[in-house]
Amino acid sequence: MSRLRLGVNIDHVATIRNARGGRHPDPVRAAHMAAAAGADGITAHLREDRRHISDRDMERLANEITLPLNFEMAATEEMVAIALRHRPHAACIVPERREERTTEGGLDVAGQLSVLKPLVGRLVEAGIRVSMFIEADPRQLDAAKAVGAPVVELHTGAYCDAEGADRDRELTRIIAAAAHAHAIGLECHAGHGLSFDTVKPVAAIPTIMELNIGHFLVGEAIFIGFDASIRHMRQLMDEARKA
Ligand SMILES: CC(=O)[C@@H](O)[C@H](O)COP(=O)(O)O
Ligand SMILES: NCC(=O)COP(=O)(O)O
Repeated sequence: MSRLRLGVNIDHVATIRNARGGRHPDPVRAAHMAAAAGADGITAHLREDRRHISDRDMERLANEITLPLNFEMAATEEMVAIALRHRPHAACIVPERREERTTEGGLDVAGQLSVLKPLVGRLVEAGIRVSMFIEADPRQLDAAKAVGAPVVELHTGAYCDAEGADRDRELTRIIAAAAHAHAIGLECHAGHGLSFDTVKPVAAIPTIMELNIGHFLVGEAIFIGFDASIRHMRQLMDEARKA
């Protein structure tokens, strides 16, 4: 089975920094530490409201890190211009609402094909690997294919937030969606809310190629350190893949 990549999202290192408006902790330093701990990529979400990652953070990440950079962005002209300026390895198109505490759901690609198709085309033409951050829904998968995105990232928040039979139901949806993505020629990733307790069933899905994980890793770093947090997540992912 292919190696499952770990993208470490460093948004919430910036959240802690922004709490005092200073320069510590530095998200770019965290990215370098993640690389040393075995991360396969760095993910950062430049939100419209800049609540965590700043424009300067994104510029430094694009220029200073050696790992592939996955730039999470809303489908806006502002973010397309920034992506085209920095030319990250990848861009993940995510929904944004100012009043949301976190990314609450997947992007409604099916409902905005005519807007997203040219936007995706511009990023793909610039050599950026575009993914669509969507719910585990075949309709959204087909729409991602229709707009020309080669990759989808399945939102795992509902799975992580659920318990018991509800969590099992959400996992079944993710498994089916990952199979459908593969069947229609999309590379499948997953992320949002994943933790030590929830990662293994998702990591065990053979057609998922990459997990993007951040909030839990940064939070757990308070207790065991960032390096140990990432290495343990990597170990759990590898165990799941070998099972
Ligand atoms: C798109 C996604 O799931 C993550 O990047 C998430 O957006 C983390 O950032 P927030 O906690 O600001 O939503
Ligand atoms: N796209 C998901 C991501 O980058 C990390 O989400 P989270 O682990 O911070 O919830």
